[in-house]
Amino acid sequence: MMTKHIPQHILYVDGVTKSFDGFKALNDLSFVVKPGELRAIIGPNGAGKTTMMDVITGKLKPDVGDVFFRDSVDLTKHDEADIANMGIGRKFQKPTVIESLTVFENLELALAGNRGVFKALFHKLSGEQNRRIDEVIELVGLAEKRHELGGALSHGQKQWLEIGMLLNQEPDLLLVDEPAAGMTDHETELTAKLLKEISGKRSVVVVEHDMEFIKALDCPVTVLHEGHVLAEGTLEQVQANEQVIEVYLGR
Ligand SMILES: Nc1ncnc2c1ncn2[C@@H]1O[C@H](COP(=O)(O)OP(=O)(O)OP(=O)(O)O)[C@@H](O)[C@H]1O
Repeated sequence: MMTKHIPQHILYVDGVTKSFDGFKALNDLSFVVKPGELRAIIGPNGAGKTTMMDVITGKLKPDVGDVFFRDSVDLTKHDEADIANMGIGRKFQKPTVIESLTVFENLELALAGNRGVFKALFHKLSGEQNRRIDEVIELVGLAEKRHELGGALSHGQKQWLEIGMLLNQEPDLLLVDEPAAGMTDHETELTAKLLKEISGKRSVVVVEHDMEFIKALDCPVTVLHEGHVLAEGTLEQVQANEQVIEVYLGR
């Protein structure tokens, strides 16, 4: 059996700058994510978090700097579709679950990738594909909802289904944008548990504002400010950092 080469870094961002009309949304941004790592990215409004995700996923090209995936793939040379196919999944804040399809059908569709809705729903799944969907349904805690329509799910359940849809594509790196926004405390807690569970086999980078949620993730935190890494460490360490306090509380 062929063993998959384990890279040193899943993501390697080095000296990335991205300007909009002379304003540097990213300013010499550097950070790395290791295989299996769970990482939280925080930062005040306008710190560059969305721009950073856009650069990683190929939506934007950096003006300067390197972005490598699995050590050797230069992401700045690829477009969004290529990058998604290579194994970088991005979960946007707003869920895009199809409300008129069941939980199972949504996952079936995601498994089909770009084969098209019609083909996906009328194509008979192989035993292997069925097993994969069952595994994902179980993992995201929707086993009892498998035949319910997407539209009947709570906000939190929709977010979990969407994470499941991304997992179907077996990404090596999952980027998750503010998953806890709009969730109840209980849903927030379950989401932290889910993200902890799915990292390890893959790397997960979470952009979030909710400190309770970050605390529950219990993982290394990177603080962005003005397009640059201001601090990195445990949540306790960055919360005790003078510069971080200044940026969050003003002087
Ligand atoms: N397409 C664009 N054109 C001009 N300015 C932009 C563009 N995209 C982002 N910016 C600016 O770049 C800065 C960083 O924006 P970005 O959205 O990356 O921050 P953020 O950390 O995601 O903020 P938030 O927490 O509010 O989502 C902001 O000042 C924003 O106004």
